[in-house]
Amino acid sequence: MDHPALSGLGTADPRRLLGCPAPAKLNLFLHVVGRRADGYHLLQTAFRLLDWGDTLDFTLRTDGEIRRTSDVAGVPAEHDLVVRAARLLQAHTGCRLGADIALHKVLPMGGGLGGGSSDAATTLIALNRLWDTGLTRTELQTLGLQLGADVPVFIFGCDAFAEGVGEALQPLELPPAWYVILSPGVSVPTAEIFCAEDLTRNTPLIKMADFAASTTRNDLQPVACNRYPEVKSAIDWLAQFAPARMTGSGACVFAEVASDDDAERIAASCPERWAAWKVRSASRHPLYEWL
Ligand SMILES: C[C@@](CO)(OP(=O)(O)O)[C@H](O)COP(=O)(O)OP(=O)(O)OC[C@H]1O[C@@H](n2ccc(N)nc2=O)[C@H](O)[C@@H]1O
Ligand SMILES: Nc1ncnc2c1ncn2[C@@H]1O[C@H](COP(=O)(O)OP(=O)(O)O)[C@@H](O)[C@H]1O
Repeated sequence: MDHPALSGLGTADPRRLLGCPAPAKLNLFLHVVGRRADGYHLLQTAFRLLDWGDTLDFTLRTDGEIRRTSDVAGVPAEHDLVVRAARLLQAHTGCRLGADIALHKVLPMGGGLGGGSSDAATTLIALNRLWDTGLTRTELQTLGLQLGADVPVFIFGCDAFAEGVGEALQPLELPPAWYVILSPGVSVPTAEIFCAEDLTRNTPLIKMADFAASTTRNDLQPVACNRYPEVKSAIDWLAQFAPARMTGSGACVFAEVASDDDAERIAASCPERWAAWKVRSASRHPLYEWL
């Protein structure tokens, strides 16, 4: 556990868990392979965890209240996946304890980086520990799925090949890598992309062993590019340097690059109207050992 945000963790005060990381993910590819009767789409995707994300602080309350103590622009506390995750764990376990939760948002929202889902997963993992509710990894993954299709992978805790709606997970061994990630400054609603008439929904199934960047794609990308031209411009710009692709339902786009220096140089030359980051992979979730 070498994540810098973990330095304050596990220290003396049993009523507080400070600096709990909620890492981002990339979808290295995303194929839509079908649709369920309830409208949710069946996918095949590769989740890659990143060494970059939000952090959360949890302080125990004995009155059962769940309070978010920080402001998050555009997300009222009652809608926040963090608050919803805490209430879900309370309801599921009958726990009478509560928590003050401070969320320090770093990840762009609606970026396809899974920030809200990761915040929810970290909340489930941390409160399961703070409240001593004793749920297993598998039980927390099942609970997390009620909050969103992307929540289980962060509880699973390592890079994964995913099927179903993203909840059927197998560990994926990937070499360490550097990425440049661009945010084209638009927020793409996931539901809008999945509802689009022009979405390809019948990509043939692949085997996990056959996964390679060159033979896969992101089926959501053409739909997002048609509706949000800035996404296409960002992909075209990044593709000068390395094969570039959208993550999840967008709007962020990424490219794997050869080194820290390449990532630094490319990110630094990004047009001013967009944001760019150089990010390293993280094969394990920093809280993996907590379950
Ligand atoms: C596309 C992906 C790829 O990892 O990531 P993001 O781009 O959101 O990060 C996920 O499948 C998103 O997961 P998540 O963001 O948790 O989505 P949810 O809240 O469960 O669903 C939002 C909406 O998207 C649609 N949806 C989502 C997932 C799925 N497999 N099929 C769907 O049709 C549904 O209309 C749903 O109401
Ligand atoms: N803690 C949270 N962090 C980010 N977004 C949240 C959170 N709670 C609820 N949301 C809502 O979820 C939406 C999707 O957020 P996010 O997970 O960042 O994007 P994506 O699903 O594209 O990866 C946001 O636009 C926001 O309305």
